[in-house]
Order: sequence, then structure tokens, then C-alpha cells
Amino acid sequence: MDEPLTDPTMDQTPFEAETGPAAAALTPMMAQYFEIKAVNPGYLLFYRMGDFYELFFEDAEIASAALGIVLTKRGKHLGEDIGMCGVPIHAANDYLNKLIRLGHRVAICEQMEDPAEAKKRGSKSVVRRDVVRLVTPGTLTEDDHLDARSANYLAALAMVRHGDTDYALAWADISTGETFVADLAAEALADEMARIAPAELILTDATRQALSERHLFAPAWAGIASTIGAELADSELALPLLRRSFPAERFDPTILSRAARAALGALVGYVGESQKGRHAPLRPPVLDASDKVMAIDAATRQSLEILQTQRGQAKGSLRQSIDLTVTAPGARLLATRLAAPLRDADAINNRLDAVSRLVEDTLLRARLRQDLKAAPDLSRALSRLALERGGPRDLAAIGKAIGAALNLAQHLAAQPDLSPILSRLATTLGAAPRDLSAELAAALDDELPLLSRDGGFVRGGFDHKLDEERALGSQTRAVVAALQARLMDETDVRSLKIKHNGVLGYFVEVPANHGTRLLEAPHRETFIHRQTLANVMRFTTTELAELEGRIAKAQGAALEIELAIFARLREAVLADTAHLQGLADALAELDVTAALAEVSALRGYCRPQVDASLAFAISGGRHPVVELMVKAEGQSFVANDADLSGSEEIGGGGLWLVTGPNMGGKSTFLRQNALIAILAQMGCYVPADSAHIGVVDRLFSRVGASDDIAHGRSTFMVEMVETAAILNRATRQSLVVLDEIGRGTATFDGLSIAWATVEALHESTGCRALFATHFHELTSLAKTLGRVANVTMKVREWEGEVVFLHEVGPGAADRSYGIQVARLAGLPDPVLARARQVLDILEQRSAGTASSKQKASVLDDLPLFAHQPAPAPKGKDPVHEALDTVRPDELTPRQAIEALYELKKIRDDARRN
Ligand SMILES: Nc1ncnc2c1ncn2[C@@H]1O[C@H](COP(=O)(O)OP(=O)(O)OP(=O)(O)O)[C@@H](O)[C@H]1O
Repeated sequence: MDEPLTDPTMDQTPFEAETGPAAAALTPMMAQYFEIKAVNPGYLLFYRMGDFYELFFEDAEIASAALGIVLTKRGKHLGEDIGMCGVPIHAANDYLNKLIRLGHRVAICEQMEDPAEAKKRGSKSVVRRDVVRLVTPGTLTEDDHLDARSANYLAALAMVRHGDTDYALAWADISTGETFVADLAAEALADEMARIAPAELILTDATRQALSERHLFAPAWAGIASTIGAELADSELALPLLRRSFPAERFDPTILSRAARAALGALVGYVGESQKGRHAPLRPPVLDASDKVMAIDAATRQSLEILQTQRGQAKGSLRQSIDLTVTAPGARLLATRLAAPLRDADAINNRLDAVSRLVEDTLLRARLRQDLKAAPDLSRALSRLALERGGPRDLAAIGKAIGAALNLAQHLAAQPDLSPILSRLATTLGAAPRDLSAELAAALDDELPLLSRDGGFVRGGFDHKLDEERALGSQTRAVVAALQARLMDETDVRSLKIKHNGVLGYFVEVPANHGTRLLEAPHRETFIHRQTLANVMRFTTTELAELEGRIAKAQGAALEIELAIFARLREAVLADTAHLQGLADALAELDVTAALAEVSALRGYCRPQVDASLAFAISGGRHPVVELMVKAEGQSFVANDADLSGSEEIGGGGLWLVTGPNMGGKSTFLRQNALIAILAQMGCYVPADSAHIGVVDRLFSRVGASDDIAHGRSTFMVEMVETAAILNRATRQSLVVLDEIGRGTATFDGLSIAWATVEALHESTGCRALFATHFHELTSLAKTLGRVANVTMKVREWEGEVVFLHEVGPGAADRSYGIQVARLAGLPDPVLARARQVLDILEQRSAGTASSKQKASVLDDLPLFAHQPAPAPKGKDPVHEALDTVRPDELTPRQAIEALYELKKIRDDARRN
């Protein structure tokens, strides 16, 4: 990398090398650096020097290692080398992005004056510099730092040690302005954090300590937590700040609890500090009530792979499989809704009414989705403009979004029988500020630069004065062209050209062999030498310099006019911020509604019946993600029913004990029912033939538990902690989905825990539950517990192999087919044969005829691998037999394919019999 060791603007070394005893004195630049660094502790300082941001000392070491750039040395401080590295301005965004993703926080320190100004104060003076922005994971606004389809939340957690509520959480996405605040009981903290999944969490040292003492600080938060000063989270100091930050008619901070005030104050204060005085367009906060949404804890979210898979990937998640939104704000809203399904049946049915209207009207749906595609990300453009980071493209995006909203409103208005939600959206969209969009369209050109300072974005004909300046500039350019022709004639150098570059401005260029002539009389009177390169020589002339001045002046004047127009348009847009934010919400909501309708129609989902009962009756249910995967492989997904319906009268909901072989489809069945509940309550159709769901208040899923070695907890320990959480927190309205509780310990311990858990769920909680197990002994509970039923995943055995039918039927499995599955997985034959022998003996003995001592001795007698068991004699295989009759050389392609079908049929028939 090109390492500038001096400030090109000041011809100064950043830190002059210190030598000798006098070295203790700081250079002015070093003093400035330390001063800025001291007020921004915890941040890597991007210190602007000309065309580079430089980093020094430890910052340089951290950044060079993180970014893979060269670490150099520059001078000494207190006898130690000063480490230094730099990133060029034009690529700074990429480097910044990388550092933020790695969890670093960066302070951007700019030159606040022209170096020429600094020079006027004396040759040793330093250019004034100041931090203009603090960049942290939770305060990003630029498109290239953000995932367009995901929200990026900054969360503030505060506590008071007295009062009604102990904790409060405030969170905002400053790239869209959405802001929320909620009071939280201690036990709800982890669930809420898992739902919001903030990019950054701020809290005071005292709060962090209190949480740690009460074991409430989840290990996963450590990576995103930043500590803030206590004064930032003071509920008293917060009040005036909140009053200043939100319009009084839309938000009254005194209604908040102390903890909520402290959290929101910390959030607003931190955002303000990070933006260094620029006003982030935070919307009046929405008071979030966690009792309005289905409670889903972090382990359940992970187990059900709602927004991402357990490996952290989007592919394979529920979100990815149903996300057919066509706009980025739509995708963000869909994710938010998936993370927070509703609890109120009326609100859910309202959403379903809107989806239903669009499922039924294919034409309207297609038209809306087409028009939505033309709607850019209004909220993020608005946010950037508010933070003085927006450009002409952001203005254009707002104009286009307004245009799209008006079109959509027109389509909707022409429709009869709109649902209440669709009518509301039609009204909001129809009220989009048409004049603003017309003004933006008239002012902005078709091709736009990213930055306003690049100019050239105002459409010709929009501003008379601007047109004049531009004409002046182009006329002068024509004069330059004429000058080139004249100079060519005068010098008789045909290859003479007038060119322009950023360093020299306009210049005359001739091949080097002609250049010497221009240095002599008579030409030297006209041509002033500027530069000699290998093949060319460059000159200027008085006339050219004067023309250049005129062009620069016209350009400067034109740019000034353009910037004034930009500022005016920006003001006009910002003056309408609240209105535009409402419009952005409506566009996103319409996109989500249409996308859910699309997915429902395309995949044959049905509208669930949702009410306040304890019903859970699904017929023909499918797993929304596995179904897609199975179908992609050309197979069909086997739909299954589930009925856990119960009532208060009979003491709660049903509990199904699911047994069956490994790989039989238990986990898929368990998960699909939990996912159906989520989809229904977020207001989407569900993958089933019919579904009746009484609203689920809390959903617990422990399927495919994994260990948490990083946090010192074994698989079994994690499982027990989670089972405890379920037993303590599930209510009668909850849905609990548990897979193989108790498998991670000795058989009898495991069985007893599983047994007691089923009893507790049935007797005390009364929730609806699916409980998969390999402990077949548990199935006898169905005889004693009234609402427990046994179901099993059906299999067929064929030639010693199991065939999974993935079909749920009544009854209990008598075995697990573990050895057959192990065989499919490729366990060596001798191991399988030996396992079979051991299994036989254990099964014979489990009748209780032998003491454990005898059992052990029998097993000891069996010599491990002493002899290779003979391969089991194979019966006649109809497929092999049929194959023997096939003569490939004699078949036409058509016959070959028919033979193939025949073979598959023979195999399938054999499996069925
Ligand atoms: N209903 C179904 N229709 C078609 N294929 C299915 C169905 N259910 C499961 N499968 C297929 O079977 C595979 C195994 O299913 P799953 O993981 O649910 O089995 P399991 O019984 O939970 O196994 P284990 O007890 O070993 O965890 C799935 O990956 C999927 O490909």
C-alpha cells in the first residue's frame, strides 16, 4: 500500500522524529492527536491527513492486523517507535465496514479547515481537526454498511433499583428512524433481546454488573455490549433531552417509567453523540408491550431456525423460505413480524383478512407487486438526508417512492370489498405528497451522481441561472477548442492538444520532440513550460489560463446553484419527514401482505382459523422449509395431521408422545407444528389442508439441542436448564415441542426425568405439547394420563432395511431401528453385526430373567471381533432378478427408460408388501 508519511497538505511529518533529551516535548500535531484521542476512548481514531486516514500507536496495530495492511513506524514517543498505518480516502468505506463487522468502533476525525488557512497562522501550525462521527455497529446508515433486508438495531438497557419495573429496553434503527421502548421484567430480558437481535447494546457499568450478579447478562451479549457513562442513562437528565428530541404533540416522556426514561435517554444521547450534532430522524417511540406478542425464547428461535439456521445462515431458515417480498423495507418488516407473532386473535384475523383478499385476487396481487418493485427504500434515504449523508440519489428515491405509492393507491381505490387493513393502506398511500414528487422529478436529472458535491444532477431547464452558467462553461469550452486549432496552426505541430487533468488543470500537450521548439523563440513568448514527461511536454499560455479561470468560475457558480437547489429540496423533504415515514410503513406493510398472499397461493397454504380457544388441530400439515427441500430433490413431502386440542373443562390441551425410528421424521413433524403456529399468528396462511389454532401465548421448542461448550455447559446441562425454563414458564395457552428430553445421561435417569416432565406438563401446566422420545416405556403414560396420546412415525422393513414412510399414525413404536440407521450411515459391517448380537442379548435379558451380573458376564463372553460374522444370507431380490433379464445393448432409448420405470415399480411394490 502507498504509505504517505507526511501530511501532503502541510508538508509536515505527522510526528517529527524525536531525538535526544529534548524529545519529551510533543510536536503540535502529536498534541492535537492525543487531545482528540483522549476524548474518544474506546474508538480507533481515523485521523485525516490529506488523502488518507492514518492510525497511530495501538490503533495502528489493531487496524493493520484486522485489515491486513502494512504497519510502518514513524518517529518515536517516550523512546518507543510509533506504529502507523493508513487507508486511502477513496477506499476508506470498505475498510471501515470491515472494522465495524469485526466489532471495532471508529472515530472519524476530519480536517476542519483548508491547509492554506492553517499555514497563514505560521509554518509550524497544525490543520484544525475534529471528530465528525463515531461509527459503531448500531449507528450505521450507509447502504454499503447495512444489509438492505435486515434491520440494524441499537439497544439501550437500563435499570433502576426501585419502583415498579426494574428494567427497560429502548431500541432504534437509525437508518430508518424506528424507535421502541419497553419496560421489562427480569425474566423477559433474554427473550426480548433474542427477538430484537440488536447489532449493539449499550448499558452502564452498574447495570452490567447488576445483571451479571443476577445471572441475567447472557454470554451472547458480551460481543455486542458497549459501556456508557452513568450520566447518559440518568432518568432525570433524560427528561429534557427526550422533550427536545420528539415533538410534544406526538410523545410525552413523562408517561414512561423511570427505567424506560433512562433507557430511551441513553439511546437518544448515544445516537446524538455518535452523529456529532446532526439530527438523526428518530421517530416518536412506540411503547412496546411484550405481552402483545408470542413469547419465544432464544433457544426456541434457534431450534426453529426462524430468521436464520443454527449455523447462522439465511438459507434454510423459515424466513428465507417464505420471503417473497419485492422491496427491502418489506423484507425487514417480514422479519420483524416473523420474530414477533401476535397474541391477539382479532389483530391476527385482521391481517389474515388482508392476505386473504389478495390471495383471492390474483390480478390485483400481481399488479401491486409489480408497482411495489418500483418503490425504493424511502426510510433509509430519508435518514441519510437527515444526517447530511444523503445525495441526489436519495432525493430521487423519495420522489420515486411517492410516485409508486400514488400508483398503488390508485389500484387499490378501484377495488371493491377491501379489508380494513387494505383500506387503511389505500388511504395512507393516496395521501402521498404528489407535489413534492413532481418537484423532485422536475429538478433531478435521469442519471445522478452519488454525491451532491459532484454536481451535474439538476435537470437542464429547471433553473434559468444554472442553465446560463452551464452555457457559459460550454461556450468557453468551445473557445478552448478553437484555441487548440489556432495554436496548432501557429506552431505547425499537428499533434498539439489541449487537455485537462486534476493536477495541472488545462494544459497544452505536444510530443517531446516538438516540445523543445516551443521552448525557443518565437514560441517561448506564448508557451510557459509546466511539465516534461517521457514522451510529451506540457505548457500553458496566458490565454488558456484565463479561459480556464472562466470555466472554473462558471463551474463553481453552477455548482453553487446546484447545491442551493439540493439544500432546498432536502429541506422540503425533511419538512415532511413524519408523513414520509408513515408512507414508508404503508409501502412495507403492503409489500408484506402481498408477499404472504403470494406465498400462500403459490404453495397451496390454507387460511388458519385463529381464536382464543385451546384448539390445535392441523390436518395435512407440512414443514414449510423441509417441503421445499424434499420437493427440490424430486420427492414428495408426506403431510401429517396433529390434534392437540383441549379445553379448560378437561384441564388443558393434548400431549402427543411421538415415537419412531431415528430419521423417521419426528423432528420435522415437531418443528412443522411449531412453525405453523408462528405463521398463523404472524398473519400468514399455513402449510396445511386446514388448521384451527387457539392463540399460543408462549412457544417452546427444544428440538435438536446442542451443547454450549463455549459457556461451560454440557449437552445434558443445557437440556436440563432449558427444560426447567419450560416447566417454570409455560402456561395453559402455551405450545411446547420437546425432542428426546433426557437422552444425554444414563438410561434410567433420562427415562425418569422424561417421565416426570411429561407428567408435569400434563398435570400442572396443561399446555398443548408434542414430546418425541426413544424411551418406549413412556408410552404407557397414555393409559394413566387422560390427554396423552401415542403416535408413531411409520416404517416398513424390507430385507433387513428400514424404509421411512414419514407418516404419523396412532400407536407406539416398539423399536428404534438405530442399528438399521447406523447401517445407512455406513458403520462397518462387523460393528453392525456385533451390535445386533449385543442388542439381541440385551432384549432377551430385559425381560428380567437374568440379573445384571449375569447379563454382563454373557456380554463378556462374546468375543469382540474374535470372529467375523458371516454375512446374513440374502433373500431373493426382485430388483436384482429383474435386472438380470435386462439386455442393455438390445434396448432402444424408449425401452431403456421404460425398463427403468419398471425397476422402480418393482422396488416400490416390494417395499409396500
Ligand atoms: N413428512 C416428510 N415427508 C418427506 N420427507 C420427510 C418428512 N419428514 C422427514 N423427512 C425427511 O427425513 C429426514 C429426517 O427427518 P427428521 O430429522 O425429522 O427425523 P428424526 O426422526 O427426527 O430423526 P432423529 O431421531 O435421528 O433425529 C428429513 O431430513 C427429511 O428429508
